[in-house]
Parts: sequence; C-alpha cells; structure tokens
Amino acid sequence: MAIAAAISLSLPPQTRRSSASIAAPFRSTSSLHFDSLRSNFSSLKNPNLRVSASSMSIGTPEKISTTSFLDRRESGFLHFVKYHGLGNDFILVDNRDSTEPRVTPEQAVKLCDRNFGIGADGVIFAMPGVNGTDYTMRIFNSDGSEPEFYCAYWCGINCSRNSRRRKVDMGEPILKASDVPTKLPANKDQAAVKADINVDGVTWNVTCVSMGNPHCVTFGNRQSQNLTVDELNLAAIGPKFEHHEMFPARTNTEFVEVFSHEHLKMRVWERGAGATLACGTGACAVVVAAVLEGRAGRSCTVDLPGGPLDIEWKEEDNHVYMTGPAEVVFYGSVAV
Ligand SMILES: N[C@@H](CCC[C@H](N)C(=O)O)C(=O)O
Repeated sequence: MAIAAAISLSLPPQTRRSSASIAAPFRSTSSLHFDSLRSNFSSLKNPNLRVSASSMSIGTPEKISTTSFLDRRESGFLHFVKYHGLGNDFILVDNRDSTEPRVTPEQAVKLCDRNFGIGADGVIFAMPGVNGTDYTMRIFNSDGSEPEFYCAYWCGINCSRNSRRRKVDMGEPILKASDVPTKLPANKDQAAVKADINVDGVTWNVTCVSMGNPHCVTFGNRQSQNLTVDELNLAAIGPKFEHHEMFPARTNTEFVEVFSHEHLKMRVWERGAGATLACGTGACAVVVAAVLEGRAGRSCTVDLPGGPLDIEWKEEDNHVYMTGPAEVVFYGSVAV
C-alpha cells in the first residue's frame, strides 16, 4: 500500500459516527519541505497548477487548516494534498462525498507527470466509508492502472504513531499462488516459494506474495544467488517481470539483498509506476518472502532507496506491521 496513505492518511472525518479508525491530523512534517517547495514553486510556470498561497507561506503544517482547504469545492479545480512516504509520493484527494473518483485514469496520468503535472507515483482517493469505516481508498497508479487492494482492513487504518514514524497494520499476506495471482505452480503448501521463473533467458528464484496487490520477490538467480541490488539495471529487468506471462494481473517486483537476519535492502519495480523510491506493500512482501525462504526473521529493517522501514510479520495474528514516516509535501489546486 502507498506508504504515505497507510501511515498518515489524515483527512478530517466528515461524520462523527466512526471510532478511532482514522489517524489524527498529521502534525509532524518539518518545515524543510515547505521551504524548499516554496522556492521550487515560485518558478513554476504551469498555469493550470496553483499551490495554496496560505499553505505555502506557512512554515509548519500544524498551522494549516486541512479541513477548510480540503472542503473547497470550486468547480473546475481539484484540491489535493501531496504526501510522500520515503519518496513514494501520492496526490491525495478527498473524494468522500462521491462514489466516483474526481479524476479519470487519463487525468491521473497527466497529474502524475513529473514535467507537465504535479508529479507523483499515483493518485489516492479517500472514498466514502463502508460498514462503519471513515473512508475506503482507491488508487490510480501513474500509468492510470488501478491496483485491486483497497479492501476493508486498509480503510479502518489501525495506526499508532510517534512524532515522525507511524506503525500500520497492513493485514495478512495472501500466499495461495492462484490468489496472488501467479500462474507459477505452488510448491510449498499452496504458495510459490523460491520458484523458478525464466526471465529473458535467466532463471530467477521468486516467492510470490499478495499484500492485497501482487508482489514477486527475488533474492537471486542461477547466475547470482545473492543479489547486489545496486548493480541491477532495474529499468531493463523490471518491466520484464511486470509483464511476464506468469503474472496475469502484472506484478510489483522486489529485488532483495540480505545483510543479516534482521536487515535487508530492496529495490522495487512497481506495477504501473516503475522504479519508485519506496513501496510499503513491497517491503511487507519482502519480509514475508524472506521468512518463507528462511533468509530472515519476522522482524526486519528494510532499506529502500528512500530510506528504511521496519517490518514485522507477527506470528500471533499473522498480520504484517509496517513502521515508517510519512510527510505532507504541499497542498495545491489544479484545473481539471
Ligand atoms: N507504492 C504503493 C503501491 C502502489 C500500487 C502498486 N503500484 C500496484 O499496482 O500494486 C505501496 O507503497 O504499497
């Protein structure tokens, strides 16, 4: 799941009916982002994009009225908050008053464009809640595709936090190969664990895990049993996994280097977004795969290009818990 959303989705509740299932308003972003963004945006020439003057002139988000900003409903404009978790960045849209996302997949592609749009790995919509939850979520990747994973447990976000890092219950991994989904034959119970897959003439060993969305995790191939992930040409190899015939819904792919039983390093090629700086569901899938392959313990620090996440796959409840940061980048409005 989008780290930023999982860790810090903090829209003001529209109703009072819900319990503590929504994170309290986010208060921990440093002024650094605002200051650097202020200077970046002073030179922004895109007439369709404007950044809230009030939010940009304020050093800390504690002073920003998120509620009033997101409540604006001028027609023709989309009001959004850009968040990131370790550089995995998302345009967050309050869509709780409509069952239809405010932007189409085609518009999402344009908004995510890093040269001609806002720039992001995807768009997250906070949709109306179901069964007593405050909201449900939908995501469009930066290529306009929509992941399948935003079911109930995401929506009642179980989130505890300290000042900058939050712990999120990411739910139970799905291991049954056909449910991931992968066409690779199950070889351990119903799961595909350390299974052979031929990618471009090289036999890789992969473990397939769904965290609501599909992940293919690899620690090595026939030529190189232990990866040095910095040496990989991700842009070349990533798409070959993503579109491999063994993955009928395409796949996110994590390439992993093992430092110790508690310390892993990964690079990710995300379905629909390409190489990203971080991926929360990906880091969770990596630890699950590492445990299944006997490479690591259930509690690990996973280094991603954007920074570290702490992941624990708890034996007691089979849930995966993710701890990491999330930050507001800026508030803005864009003509749609
Ligand atoms: N980066 C997100 C996952 C976003 C969706 C993914 N690209 C997919 O298509 O499944 C995360 O942090 O989990």
